[in-house]
Amino acid sequence: MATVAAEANLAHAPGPSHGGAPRSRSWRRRRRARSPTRPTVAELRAPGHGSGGRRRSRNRSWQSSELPAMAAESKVSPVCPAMTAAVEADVRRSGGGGRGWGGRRRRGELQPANMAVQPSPTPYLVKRRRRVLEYGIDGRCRRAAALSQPTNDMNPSSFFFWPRDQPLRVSPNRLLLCDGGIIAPVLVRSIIDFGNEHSSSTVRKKRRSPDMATNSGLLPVVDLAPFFTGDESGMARATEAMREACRTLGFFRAVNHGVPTELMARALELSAKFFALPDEEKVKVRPVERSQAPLVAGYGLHPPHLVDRYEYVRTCHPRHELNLYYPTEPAGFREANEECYAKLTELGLLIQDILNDCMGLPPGFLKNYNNDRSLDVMVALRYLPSTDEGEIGLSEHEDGSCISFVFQDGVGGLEVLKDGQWIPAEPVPGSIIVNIGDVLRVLSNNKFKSATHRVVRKPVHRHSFGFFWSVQGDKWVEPLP
Ligand SMILES: O=C(O)CCC(=O)C(=O)O
Ligand SMILES: [Fe+2]
Repeated sequence: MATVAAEANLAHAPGPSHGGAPRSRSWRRRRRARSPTRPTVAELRAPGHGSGGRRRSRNRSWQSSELPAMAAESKVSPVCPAMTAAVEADVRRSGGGGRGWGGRRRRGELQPANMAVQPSPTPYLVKRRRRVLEYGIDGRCRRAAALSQPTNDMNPSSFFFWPRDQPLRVSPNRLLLCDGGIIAPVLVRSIIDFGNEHSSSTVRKKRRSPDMATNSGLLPVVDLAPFFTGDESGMARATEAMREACRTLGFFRAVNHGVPTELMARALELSAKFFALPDEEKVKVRPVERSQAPLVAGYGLHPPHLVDRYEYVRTCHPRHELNLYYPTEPAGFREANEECYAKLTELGLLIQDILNDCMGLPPGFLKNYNNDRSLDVMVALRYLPSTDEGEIGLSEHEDGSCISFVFQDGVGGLEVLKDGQWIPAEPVPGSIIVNIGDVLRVLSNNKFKSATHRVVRKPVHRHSFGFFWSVQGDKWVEPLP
């Protein structure tokens, strides 16, 4: 998803299933009930895992009926024919009861809500940069908005789009995002302190303070080996470590994650070879000028009006028709990319399932909800060396994804903002950095952080891969636990 998205230090109110504070009895009961039935990685990958089945039937106290009555009273407010059609189709499919939420959502009523209409520049592109995200939002919902650049100039992981000729409509508790050209209604309801963020000027001042100390602390490490060996107590420890990392920082380093170190090294090496090609070769794999396709695999460069300095090759799902533009050189680049994509998808499934437990959701809930993998995106990135003119590779931002994954070469430069200080996410060979994106931040009711991060350039080129596990389609994104 757009390169990256995170939320800056929103006030965090620990809840029963997330807080470091004493957990409720129900939280502990649920944990005890779920742990013995955690699926193995092989089970997780099997089609159909998730809904119903063994785990759910053994944990009757965890039916989705326990979830809050999410959006029960909400109404979808169509803003354009495409959205109306999408919503109506969904309502037809679901017999008016919605889908994926145990029939709790009533989506049958299609009527315009009393929404503020903001004129907005065209074309619209939802960006995750703070200044953009604040555009057109009515004071409670800062995190999504539309704006402003031709799609060819988009940040590699930005992929929420808004129709060019539609005004942005927002209401106090509802955001509308466009995902890959399909409008997705995003309901943001009762997020704790969502509208009480520090004023943006305060945040900016704090972040740009010249005497800001650099924190040398390392990212929390989560060892995923137990999920491959079936070690129950190891799985419980890793789940707890992940939950704590998501709650406090929104970033962690995954080790023993199942993506072969050799594959990551090969992909990085081949991408370095690709980026070292002459520009005239690289642009051949760029989408055609002025293409309106929201997501087309291929080469691109940082938007010229930004201080950012990077180039990228975007890969969509290997079987997806959006992979129209693919580098043929260097040999093996495509294969390495596709292998990485597949392995990262497996890792995404695993981590999503662990996060499902971390959030105290019914087994398989997130997998059922987020069951369309067609718009996950992988981006090979090369950051230019720093110069006297600047050292920002990728400006501070938060990921709009559900979950993001990064592996990198040994150069370094990725930094995570915590309490006003930038924490370097140092390269550690073989590890993968995982961070929570905006979607999970909302689903967790702000209990998980979608941290602000950036890439600072170094004197040499830096290479990395980002994989953005997204939510596709007209999914409602709203607080769950
Ligand atoms: O290249 C990196 O290390 C991070 C990239 C990133 O944050 C993004 O693409 O969203
Ligand atoms: Fe990012």
